[in-house]
Amino acid sequence: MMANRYAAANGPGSDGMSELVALSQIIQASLNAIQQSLAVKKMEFPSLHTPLTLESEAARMQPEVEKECTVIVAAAYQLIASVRSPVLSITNLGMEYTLSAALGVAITANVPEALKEAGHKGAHVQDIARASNVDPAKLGRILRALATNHIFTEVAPDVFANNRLSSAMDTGKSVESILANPNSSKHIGANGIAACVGACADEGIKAGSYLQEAFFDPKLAVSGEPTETALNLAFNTKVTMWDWFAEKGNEHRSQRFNVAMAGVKLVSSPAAILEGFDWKALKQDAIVVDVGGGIGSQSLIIAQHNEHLRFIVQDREPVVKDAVKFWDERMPGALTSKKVVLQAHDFFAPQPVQNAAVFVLHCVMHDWSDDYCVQILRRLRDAASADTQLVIFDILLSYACDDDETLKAIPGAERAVLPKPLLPNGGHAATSSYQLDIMMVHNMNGQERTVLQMKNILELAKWNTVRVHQSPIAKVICIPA
Ligand SMILES: C[S@@+](CC[C@H](N)C(=O)[O-])C[C@H]1O[C@@H](n2cnc3c(N)ncnc32)[C@H](O)[C@@H]1O
Repeated sequence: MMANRYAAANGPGSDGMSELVALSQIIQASLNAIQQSLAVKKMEFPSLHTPLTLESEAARMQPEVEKECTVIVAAAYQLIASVRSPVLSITNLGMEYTLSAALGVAITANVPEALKEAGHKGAHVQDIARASNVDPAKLGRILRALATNHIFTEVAPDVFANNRLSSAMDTGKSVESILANPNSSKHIGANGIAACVGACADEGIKAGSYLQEAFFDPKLAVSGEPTETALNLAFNTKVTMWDWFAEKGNEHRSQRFNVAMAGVKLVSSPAAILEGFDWKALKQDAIVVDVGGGIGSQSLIIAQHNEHLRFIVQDREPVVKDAVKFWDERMPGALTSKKVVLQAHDFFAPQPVQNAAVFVLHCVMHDWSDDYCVQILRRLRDAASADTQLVIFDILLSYACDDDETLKAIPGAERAVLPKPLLPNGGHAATSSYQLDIMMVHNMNGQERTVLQMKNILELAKWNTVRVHQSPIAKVICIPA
């Protein structure tokens, strides 16, 4: 077995105090680097107390600043884990679901929108509660728990205002317009952040709470079937999450999920999707097929920066219907000119597009267990010409220790390792990738994969992995074997 340098340097016997000092020095060095970089660029780092706008995130989105912020988050969390009582840390984590539940209430009660209207002075919880007809005393406790975690600010007793984190959940709509349209999801037309958090705080925690039952059920424990999951137990359903979304009564969840997929891309620079693959090098009118493309939120960004390309966005029938409004609003005329075609297609059926320059699978592989992924990939392989490329966008997981040496053989696969004593995979700074991995198993028996796990399923479907581009949502570029 490969020697683990990380474990050797940080194992039993390493000195706790010197680690605390090392962590604080790492934080200081990263802060200095950010300060210097922003001073040169004459940019200001956004304050936690100012509402979020994408423009005001410009400083944090500078690649060198983003990198240092990752280091600070990893080090600060490791510092907390080191200094706080282990009993307190572990019990706090056990209760973390309460924050998720509280976020769900705040979103459903339209609090971020009500507080946007109240401005920086905030509003009394009696008035906030009136906007959604909930109990003010209970709502106050929800908001205080969140404010204690830097989501909302309690500016005076029982008076709350938005801060940067809470304003991220503002759909941009007025409370009046939301209340006037009770049958339409408030997430439609919004940036998707509230939709994403709302889905986690609803079907996410409900399914997650059945993970133990699924792990110890003799049949479900070893199943890769998307109908034998914790979500199936939680909602007492026998169908996949996708078919469950399509059931009557779940329209709001389905619409929210589709919008949430657009919100996911906002976790890093919007241009990140364009990096690591040369879209400009594709020929005039080359066809990009976005398979399982949702409403097409990822294709939209590629299309906006590459006028020479044509797009076919494929998904299930109900999603394609939702996609029409999305494209008409964001790129008027694209559907009528056929620059963008929306197509209902089941990716387990033969692929109808035989002249694709690129097949895109964005956050699709992670929904499925290996056997199902291989079926999807084989359909694309059967329709591919010798020149067709496949670009898989997905999270690529790393071990929480040193990487496997074999990764060196795949161009781009090696990750940037953080300085010791930080965890090589980024620790808390990377935690959402590992949280999503758990979410995939409880919702669909899917999984986030390591580079080698991804390469293996690609090989089974006769695709060669040419190179990898590491970023929060990584790209795996493949050609037919
Ligand atoms: C996680 S979402 C990703 C959506 C989109 N690629 C994105 O990143 O925004 C997975 C998508 O797969 C679609 N899907 C699920 N089963 C499908 C099937 N059998 N055929 C086609 N699409 C399917 C879902 O409707 C959903 O839009």
